[in-house]
Amino acid sequence: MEKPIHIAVVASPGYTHFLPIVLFSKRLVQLYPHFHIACLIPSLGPPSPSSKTIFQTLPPNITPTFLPPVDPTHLPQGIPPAGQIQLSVTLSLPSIRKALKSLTSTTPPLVALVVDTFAVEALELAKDLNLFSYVYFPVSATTVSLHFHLPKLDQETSCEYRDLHDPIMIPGCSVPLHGKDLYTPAQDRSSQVYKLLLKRIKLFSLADGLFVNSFLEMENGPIVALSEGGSKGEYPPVYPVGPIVQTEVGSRDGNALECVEWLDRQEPCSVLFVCFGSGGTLSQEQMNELAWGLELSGHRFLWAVRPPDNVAFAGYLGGNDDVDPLEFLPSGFLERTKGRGLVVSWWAPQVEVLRHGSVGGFLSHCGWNSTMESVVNGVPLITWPLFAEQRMNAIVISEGLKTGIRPRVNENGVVERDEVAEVVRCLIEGEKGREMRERMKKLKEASTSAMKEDGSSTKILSQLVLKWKNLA
Ligand SMILES: O=c1ccn([C@@H]2O[C@H](COP(=O)(O)OP(=O)(O)O[C@H]3O[C@H](CO)[C@@H](O)[C@H](O)[C@H]3O)[C@@H](O)[C@H]2O)c(=O)[nH]1
Repeated sequence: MEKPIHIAVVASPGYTHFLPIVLFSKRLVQLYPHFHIACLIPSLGPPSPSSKTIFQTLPPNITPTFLPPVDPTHLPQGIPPAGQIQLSVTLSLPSIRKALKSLTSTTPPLVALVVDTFAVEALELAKDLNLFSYVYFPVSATTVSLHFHLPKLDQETSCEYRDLHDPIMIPGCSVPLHGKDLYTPAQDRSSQVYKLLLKRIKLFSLADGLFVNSFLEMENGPIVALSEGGSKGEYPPVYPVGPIVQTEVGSRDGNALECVEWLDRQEPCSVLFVCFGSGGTLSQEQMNELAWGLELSGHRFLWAVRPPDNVAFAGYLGGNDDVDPLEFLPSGFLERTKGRGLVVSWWAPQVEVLRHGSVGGFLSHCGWNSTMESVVNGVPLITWPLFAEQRMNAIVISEGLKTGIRPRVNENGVVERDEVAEVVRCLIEGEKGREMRERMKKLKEASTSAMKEDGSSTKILSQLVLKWKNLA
C-alpha cells in the first residue's frame, strides 16, 4: 500500500478562486488516492449556493476547513475584486497560520502547501513551517508570463500602459497586445490595486514551483518561455497541469432541469449559450443591444441573465439577488423569442450546457474557467471580455488560436445590436464559424490527450508527486 501524503491548499474568497484549487485537489486525489488534502477556505461571508454544490462533490480525503469570515467593512471600499480578494487573504493570515500549525502536528505530517494566486502571503508561512510551497494559477500561461514581465515593463515605462504607442510583447505570446488590453489591475499604475499586484508578483518567487491551469498544446509559446525563465532561475519552475475543469455536475435545481430539457429538444450545434461568468454584468444599454442582437440573429440561444450594472464586476463578490433580472430585458423580448430562446435568471448549469450536443457556440466574458470549459467541450466562442485578464484571454482565443470571434465595440464601448446579430450568424451558420469549430475540435482532442495517463499535464504532475513521496 502507498504511504499517505498529506498536503494543504489555501483558496481565496470568491467562487472562482475557490473552485479551481478544489478542482486541482480533486485531480490529485483522483490520480493518487493515497493523498490527504486539507483545504483552508478564507471567505467574506457564508458560502454561496454554487460553492455549497462543490462541497457536495468532495471525496472523503479532501477536508474543507472554513476560516472565520473576514468582515467586508474592514476592506477598503470601491476597489476592484482583485484588491479585495488579496486584502481579505491578508486579514485571514492569522487563522491560516493557526490552521497550518495544527496540521503540521498531525500524522502523516504535511509535506507541501499549495496556495491560490491571491493567497501568496501564505507562502511565507510555508517557509516558517518547512514545507514545500506552490502557487496554483487558475489563469492562462499568457497571464502568468505577463506577471513575470510586468516588473520590467514597470521600470521601463513612464506613462500608463494604455497610452503606449507600441504594442507590448509578452514573452512567448505570438500576438502583440495593446496596453489597454492588459489585465485591469495594470490599467492605473497609481492605484492601490496595481501596487498590490506588484507585491504579489514579488511573492510568487518564494514558491518552489508554480502550477498553471493550461496545457502545452494550447499555449505552447508562453509555456516554453515560462519554462526557460524558470530554468534560468528568474522565477520558480512552472508546471502546466491543465485543463483542470469541472466535470461532475451537482444536483439539478429548477434552472438546470429546464435548461437541459430545453436543449434536448434543439438541433445539434444550433444554440448559442450566453453567460458572463460568476459575476460579470452589463450596463442597461448593453443588455438591450445584446437582447436585440440575439433576436435579430434569428438563432437559438440560452442566456443566463443578471441585472444590469455600470460596473462590470458588480456581481463578482456577491450581488443583490432579490432583484428579478428578467425585468430589465427590452419590453416584449421574452414573448417574441419564446421557443427560440431560453432565458434563465442568475445561474445556468454551464458545465452541462457546454457539453450538450445542441450547443454550437458560447458568447462568454472569457474568464479562464469558462474558456477552458469551452475548450474541453470543443465549443467555439464569441469573446466578450469585461474585466480582470479577460481581454487577454479573448485575444488568445480569437487572434492566437482562431477559435473565437470578437465583436467590434463602438466609440462608447458598446457592442451594437447589428454587430451582435452578425457575429452570432457568423459563428453558428457561417463558413468562418465552421472553421473555428473544426479548430476547437482539434484543441478539445489535444486537451483530452494532455490529461491521459501518459499526457503532458499528467506526466508533469507525476514528477512532482514523486518528489513529495520521497519526503513523506
Ligand atoms: O451561470 C453560471 C455562471 C458561471 N458558472 C461557472 O462559474 C465559473 C466562472 O468562471 P470564470 O469563467 O473563470 O469567470 P469568473 O467567475 O468571472 O472568474 C474570475 O476568476 C477567473 C480565474 O479563476 C478569471 O479568469 C476571471 O477573469 C475572473 O473574473 C465557471 O466554472 C462556470 O462554469 C456556472 O456554472 N453558471
